[in-house]
Amino acid sequence: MSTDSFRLPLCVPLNTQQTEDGLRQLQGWHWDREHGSIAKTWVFDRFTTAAEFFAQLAVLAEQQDHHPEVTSAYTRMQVRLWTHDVQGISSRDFALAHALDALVAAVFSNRLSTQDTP
Ligand SMILES: C[C@H](O)[C@H](O)[C@H]1CNC2=NC(N)=NC(=O)C2=N1
Repeated sequence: MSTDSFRLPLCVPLNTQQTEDGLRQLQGWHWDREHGSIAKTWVFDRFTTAAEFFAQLAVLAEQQDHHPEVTSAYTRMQVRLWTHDVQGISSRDFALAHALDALVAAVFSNRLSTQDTP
């Protein structure tokens, strides 16, 4: 049997309508059309909290075998999601976006910055 079938992407790129619908189910995420990603920024109370968030994000990313681009600047963490395998945004990006929001709600909600906005 050919091994090629195992390399077929498990998902397809979402179209404009599907991406906009997906974003409506989320809060604080936006579509960066130029970059071709969905993105969200969190600002935490301390640098060490942001670092802890990154560590837990890494666990989720590994579980989902889906890896974001993360930009860290002191207490600010920007997460960008897109699917390299399909060169677009897919359901895998939305699955991880929901998981990250759930993580922040469950673990970090009282350690977000009250001084700063994303
Ligand atoms: C083989 C492995 O499953 C793929 O390379 C995964 C890994 N992590 C990934 N992460 C992201 N963001 N997009 C992908 O297409 C992707 N593909």
